[in-house]
Amino acid sequence: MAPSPSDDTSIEVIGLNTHYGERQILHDVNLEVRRGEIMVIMGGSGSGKTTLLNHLLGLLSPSSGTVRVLGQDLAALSPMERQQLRTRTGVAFQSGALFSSMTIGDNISLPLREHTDLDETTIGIMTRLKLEVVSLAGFEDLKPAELSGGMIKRAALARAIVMDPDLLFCDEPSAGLDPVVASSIDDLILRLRDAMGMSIVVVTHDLDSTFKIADRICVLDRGKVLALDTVEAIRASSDQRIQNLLNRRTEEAALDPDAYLRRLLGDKANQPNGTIRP
Ligand SMILES: Nc1ncnc2c1ncn2[C@@H]1O[C@H](COP(=O)(O)OP(=O)(O)OP(=O)(O)O)[C@@H](O)[C@H]1O
Repeated sequence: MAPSPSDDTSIEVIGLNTHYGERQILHDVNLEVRRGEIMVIMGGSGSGKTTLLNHLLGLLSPSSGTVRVLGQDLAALSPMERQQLRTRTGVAFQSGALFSSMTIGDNISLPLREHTDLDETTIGIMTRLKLEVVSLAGFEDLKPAELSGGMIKRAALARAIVMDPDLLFCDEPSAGLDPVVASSIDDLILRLRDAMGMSIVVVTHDLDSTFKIADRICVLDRGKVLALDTVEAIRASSDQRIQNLLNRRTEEAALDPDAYLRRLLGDKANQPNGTIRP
């Protein structure tokens, strides 16, 4: 039987170092994610957020150090144990990573079909329940191409939680969304944590989102953990590098409003009619 997570800890990263070729990317990263908390990993472009996330997902092996997820050392897992651990974690990828040829309902029920022996009626009920949780009830027969960016993110979240995971990873959940839709995704993440009690790790560039949802923030800078603390403590930090990161938004807006708008709206800013669907 898989060991249960050590009392209050969902993730433990100890002395993690990693390289791409000769180049060291993460330097002695230490991180603990407590049960039921929302940990936001933030940092500038190229600071190592995705690399750290890939380690937490077991997609990369450390040069040295330990990554424990739900009490299990990822480096020591057999393929079978790795598979079992996957069923206890959910991942909502930045792009949604939904299969375009499948309906939203089939996309969401995929993990249940792959990892359980549940009958079709039960799978249907569980899928519809999760669609309701993310406010997509009634959309199960549509294909991903028929959904807006915000709805794709919701569907990706529904698929990530369909197995009721203990731990949820969200990669840039609000990227490419307008501020109102991004805020509704934040609300959804908060609701998921409150209703389902899962631990959630969010990787994001979005400062508004970070301050809204985080219990604690891990600030990465050039592959090092610059700070790991509560929202209040990070905001009040006297470290110039943290303040630079927090003030980046206003500096960018002042320097180049068009580029800032494009970054906020992603590709939608380039749509010919300029419309943004919710
Ligand atoms: N497959 C790779 N091979 C070599 N170098 C890589 C690879 N992936 C990332 N890097 C480098 O590692 C560093 C950290 O990249 P990473 O993608 O983790 O940063 P990030 O904080 O997620 O950036 P962004 O916010 O721009 O996505 C960067 O300097 C990047 O160029």
